[in-house]
Amino acid sequence: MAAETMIECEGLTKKFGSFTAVDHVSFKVGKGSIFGFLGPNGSGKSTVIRMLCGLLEPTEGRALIAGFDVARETDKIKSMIGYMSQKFSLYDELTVHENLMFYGRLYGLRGEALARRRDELVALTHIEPYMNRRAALLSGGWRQRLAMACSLLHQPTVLFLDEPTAGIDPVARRELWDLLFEFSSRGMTLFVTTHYMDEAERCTHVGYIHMSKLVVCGVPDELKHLPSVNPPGTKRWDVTCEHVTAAMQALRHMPGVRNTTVFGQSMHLLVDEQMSEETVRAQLAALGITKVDIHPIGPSLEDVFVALTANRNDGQTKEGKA
Ligand SMILES: Nc1ncnc2c1ncn2[C@@H]1O[C@H](COP(=O)(O)OP(=O)(O)OP(=O)(O)O)[C@@H](O)[C@H]1O
Repeated sequence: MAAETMIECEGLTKKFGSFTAVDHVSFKVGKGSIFGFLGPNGSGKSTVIRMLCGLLEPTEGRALIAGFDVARETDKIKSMIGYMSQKFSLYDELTVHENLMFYGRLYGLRGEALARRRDELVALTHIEPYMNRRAALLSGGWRQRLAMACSLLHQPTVLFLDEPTAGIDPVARRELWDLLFEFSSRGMTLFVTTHYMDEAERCTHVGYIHMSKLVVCGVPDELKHLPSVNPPGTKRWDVTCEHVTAAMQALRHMPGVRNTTVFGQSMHLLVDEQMSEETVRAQLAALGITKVDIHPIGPSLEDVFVALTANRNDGQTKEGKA
């Protein structure tokens, strides 16, 4: 049975003057999902979140949380959602404990109820050892945990996190994600923006927005099997070699090479099925690159986003020409 829909957008649009920051975006997120929302800088992610949280009025379309219209039933959704923005306002001069108590009171908690909720969140986020530390002195990862705890004080069932792992180290990132999985296992619905593809791969559902428009939305594994991502008569290789950028420049215009994308020390090539590894090796050898490792791969989510964005742009170009 499909999960109950917790977040829904229908033709959600935001214009700032003549500029359209979010253009007819529609998607649904089920209860307990971890929905990863990706897109380049300025593509409209935060604007979507701010509309979903009732902080910004849509110009057109609508957004619903648990069936309530966020623009018209703001009071109903307030208690249901938590929002951790990119710059969540922790009070640097206050300790972890004082920040929790401050936010708890702000949400109307008092006495026993406040103490109980604080203890639950301390246990959930494992922040106990830092309770008396001033927020200013916390590392990035612990700061984000405190911000998460503060945004959960009123027991929301939907949590919006705008780049919660930006600027924190890989270990802290992984630990924060473990925490998000714990939240989701308790039935919480999470809506997370990120620029990290490895984080996207861990989400139950992902959406990709490019230039204000939603390019694709779905379950990562299903998206990787889309025919438009795996055109008939093609295969995908991971090619690892030295001077990968120069190598890519040399390969991208070779007949049979349809697409090239650099991934750190390697590149992903989408090539014609009949292309041989030897042709690639010969091309690279001509550049003096002889240590080359080639192996077949399936598409990553980044490949999916690259392919679908390119298809959309091609479509627009063709439409423009017609
Ligand atoms: N209040 C505003 N007034 C005018 N333009 C705005 C406003 N808020 C956002 N924008 C513009 O809308 C576009 C989308 O911004 P948004 O912050 O939603 O992008 P984003 O995808 O979250 O980017 P990032 O990944 O950098 O956080 C940007 O071009 C931004 O400059």
